[in-house]
Amino acid sequence: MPLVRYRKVVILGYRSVGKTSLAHQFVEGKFLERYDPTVENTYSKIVTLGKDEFHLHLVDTAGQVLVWGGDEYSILPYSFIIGVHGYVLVYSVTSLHSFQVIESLYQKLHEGHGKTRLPVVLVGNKADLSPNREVQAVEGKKLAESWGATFMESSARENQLTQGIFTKVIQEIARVENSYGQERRCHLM
Ligand SMILES: Nc1nc2c(ncn2[C@@H]2O[C@H](COP(=O)(O)OP(=O)(O)OP(=O)(O)O)[C@@H](O)[C@H]2O)c(=O)[nH]1
Repeated sequence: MPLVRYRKVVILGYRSVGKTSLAHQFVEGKFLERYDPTVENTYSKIVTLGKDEFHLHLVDTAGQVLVWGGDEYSILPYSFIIGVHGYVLVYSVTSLHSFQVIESLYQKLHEGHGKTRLPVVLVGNKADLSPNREVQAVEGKKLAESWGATFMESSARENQLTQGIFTKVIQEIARVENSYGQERRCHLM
């Protein structure tokens, strides 16, 4: 029997950027038209990648949590840091503000993890609303590159694109873990 590896991934981003819609599309295969602000939801799915099986535990957070206390994104609960293997950071291509929030959020996560390299997939969602764009793809790509992370644009309406995000984050976790292994081997030599 193949070993099933557990991976906990937290989805973060500003209000209404499509975090729940992406998680729902990924797990249920359906798009959610209605906006219902999230408190916090978790989803589980077994993902098979080649010969490996992963138990992906997704935490869909409330965008609202990033504006508590009037001081935007100043508070990051420990549960967003401890025991988390990777992150899907989501902004909407139709909201420059949501992109700015992501930049600041990443810094908080980076600090929370002692400035180690983080497995992150940066997602510019709502790409189907391109005529209302406030963030160009090249800006998202540049930001992700500055973190050594992966960048994707997506639409929660599109199942294939959405599957790609969560597959990618599992691959990113492996990539970062392997890079640490290599760094350690280098230090020993
Ligand atoms: N056109 C379009 N609409 C989307 C997309 N993703 C989400 N939406 C819509 O945007 C609204 C907000 O989506 P949610 O998934 O609830 O957003 P959220 O980030 O979870 O919001 P919070 O719970 O406030 O954190 C809903 O009406 C969705 O139908 C997308 O890719 N394209």
